[in-house]
Amino acid sequence: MMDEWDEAETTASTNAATSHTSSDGGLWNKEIGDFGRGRGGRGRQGGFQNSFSGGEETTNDGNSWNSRAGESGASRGRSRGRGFRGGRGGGEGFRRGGGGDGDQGARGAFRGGYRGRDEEILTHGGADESEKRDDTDGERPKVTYVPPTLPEDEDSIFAHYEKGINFDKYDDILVDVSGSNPPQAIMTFEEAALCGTLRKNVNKSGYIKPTPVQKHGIPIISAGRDLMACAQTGSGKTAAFLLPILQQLMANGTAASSFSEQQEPDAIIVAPTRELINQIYLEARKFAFGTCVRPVVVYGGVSTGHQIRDLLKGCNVLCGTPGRLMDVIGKGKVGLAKLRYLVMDEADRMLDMGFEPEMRRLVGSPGMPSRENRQTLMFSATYPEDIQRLAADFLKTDYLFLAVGVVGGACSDVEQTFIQVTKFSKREQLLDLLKTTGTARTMVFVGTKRQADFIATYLCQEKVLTTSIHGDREQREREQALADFRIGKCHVLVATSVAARGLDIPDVQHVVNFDLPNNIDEYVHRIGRTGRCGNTGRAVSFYDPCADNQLARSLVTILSKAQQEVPSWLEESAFSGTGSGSFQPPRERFASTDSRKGGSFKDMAAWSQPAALGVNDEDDAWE
Ligand SMILES: Nc1ncnc2c1ncn2[C@@H]1O[C@H](COP(=O)(O)OP(=O)(O)OP(=O)(O)O)[C@@H](O)[C@H]1O
Repeated sequence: MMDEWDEAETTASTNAATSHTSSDGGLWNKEIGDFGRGRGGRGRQGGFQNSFSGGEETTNDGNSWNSRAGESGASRGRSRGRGFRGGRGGGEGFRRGGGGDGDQGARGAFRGGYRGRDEEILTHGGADESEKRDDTDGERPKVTYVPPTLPEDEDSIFAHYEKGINFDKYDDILVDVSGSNPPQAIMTFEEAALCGTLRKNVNKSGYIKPTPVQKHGIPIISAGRDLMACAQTGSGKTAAFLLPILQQLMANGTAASSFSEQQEPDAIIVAPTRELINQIYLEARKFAFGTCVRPVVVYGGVSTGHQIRDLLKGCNVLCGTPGRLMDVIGKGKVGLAKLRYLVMDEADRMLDMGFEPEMRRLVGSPGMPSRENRQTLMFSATYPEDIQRLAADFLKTDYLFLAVGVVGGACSDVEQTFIQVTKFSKREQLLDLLKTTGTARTMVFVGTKRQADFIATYLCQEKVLTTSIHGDREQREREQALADFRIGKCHVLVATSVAARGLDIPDVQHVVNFDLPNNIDEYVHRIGRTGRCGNTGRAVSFYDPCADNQLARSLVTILSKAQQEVPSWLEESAFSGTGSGSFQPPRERFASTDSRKGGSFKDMAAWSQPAALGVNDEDDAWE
C-alpha cells in the first residue's frame, strides 16, 4: 500500500547499468545506451554530435570519437532534446530544458540542474543541484530510487583507511581560538569523557588521538558554545562536531527514539551535497553504533516515501540536504521544538548565494528555537570574510572562532603542480598524465556537466577505467559511480564541483584540475580530496592563461602559504597587467582569521586567547 507521500509514478531510469565504466568501449556503449534510453527516452543522436562538434570542445580526432559520442548522446536523450541540439549556442533552448525528445527525463533532470558556481547555469539562480532537484512535489516525475540497504556488520560499519605519515604533524599547526573565555583544549580522547560505547566506537574507527580541530572543537561544543570552526581539508572536522553532540545527547539521557508520525530530532546537520550528507550520516551511524541515538538521513534524488518511512521509525540526529530537509519539515514529519544543535558543514557554502535563503528559511521555520536557545555550529576549510559576517546572524554573539592553520589555506600535505595548457591541448595532456599515474586513484575535476560526460567518454574510449559524477546523473548513477571509484573498479572519477567538498574517499592519490574553478575556495576544496588524514597527495592543475588569469594571484597566495613552489610564469601572470584585470582581491576572498578582528570588534586583546597548541600570529598577513 502506498502512503500519501509515496510516489505513484516511476522515473524512467530503472536500469542497473549506472556508470560509464569500462575497460572496453563496446561494453561501455552498451551500458550507456541502456541507461540512457531508460533515463530520457528518445534522445537525438545528431543532437549530441552537433553539440560537441559545434562547440568549444571540438576535437581534432573527431571522427571516431564523435560517432561514439553520438551514441552516448542518443542514449542521454533525456536532457538533450531541443535545447542541446543547438550546442553551446543553444543555451536558451537548454534552459527551457524539456521540450525535446527526452521529455520525461528532461523535466526531471533540468528543473533542478546543478547551479553551483562552476556549473552551467541552467535556469535562474538558486541552490546546488543536489538539494533542490526532486525534493518537492510538482509536475516532475517522482523519484523512486531507494539506495541499497546498508550493511549491518561491524567490519563494514567501522571500515576505515589508515592515517598517514604526516598525521602527527597536525600538532605543529598553529591554532587560534578567538572570542571570550574559550574552554581549555583536550589532548586525548580520554579527556573528552566520552561514555563507554562512544569511546569504544572511536577506538574501532582507528582514532587514537584527536586532531587539532577535535582537540579544540570537542570541549567548545561540550561547553555549550556556538562555534565557527575552520580547519584544513581532511583533518577530522566531522568527528569534531559529531562526538560532542552524541556525547551530550547520551549524557543528558536522550530518549531512545521510537515510532511517531512526527519526529523531533535533537540535532540537525546540513551539508550542500547528497553524497556528503550521506557520508556524514554514515559517520554518525558509526559513532552512535550500539547506543540509543538514532541518526537518519534525507536528501534529494531518493524516494521521499522511503526516507520518511525510515525517519518515522525514530530520529535523534537528522542529516539532510536543505531542499529535502525543508520538504520533510514542510510535510510535518519533523518538528523542531526539541532541537538543540544546528550544524552547518561546509558552512561557507551553506551561506553563500545559493543556499543562504534556504538556511534562513530553516532557522525561521515554525518551532525552530532562536539562536539563543540552540547551539549553532559551523565547519569548513574556507571562510571568506563576507560569509563570516553573514554567518554571525545565525550564531550567538559570543560565538567562538576556531582557526587551525591559515583560514582558507590549502592542505599542506598536497603537492600542487601547475601545467600551462591551451584548451585544445588539455585532453591529450590529461591522457599523458594518466599514463604516468597508472592505476592510482585519480579525481579529474571539470567545469561543466557536459564536459564531465565528454571527458569520461573520451577516457573510456582510451581504455581508462573511468566513471563520472555530476548533477545531471540520476542519484542511482551518482552513488554507483562513487561506489565504483571507492572499490577501485574505476580508478578515474571525472567530476564537477558537486564532488569538490567533503568527500572522504580512501586512497585518492591525485586530483587533476582539468578545468580550474573560478574561485580559489573551490580550488582548495577540490585538491583536498587527496592528502587526507596525514596522507600525502598530488594535485595537478591545467592552467589556461586565456581562461584562468583571474585566479592567478589567489593561486600564488595559496601556493606560498602552503610552502609550495610558485612557477615563475604563474607569478608573472599574476602580477602582469593582464593578470590583475578581473582579479579577486584577496581581502575579500580570504580571512586571515576571525573577521571580527578586522571589523567592529576593535579590542581584540579581550577576544584572542593563545591556544593550547600554538601561538597565534595575529599579524599573519594572508595577502
Ligand atoms: N582523530 C583521528 N584519528 C584518525 N583518523 C581520523 C581522526 N579524525 C578523523 N579521522 C579520519 O580522517 C578522515 C578525514 O576526516 P573528515 O572527513 O572529517 O575531514 P574534514 O576535515 O571534514 O575534511 P573536508 O574539509 O574535506 O570536509 C576520515 O577518514 C576520518 O575518519
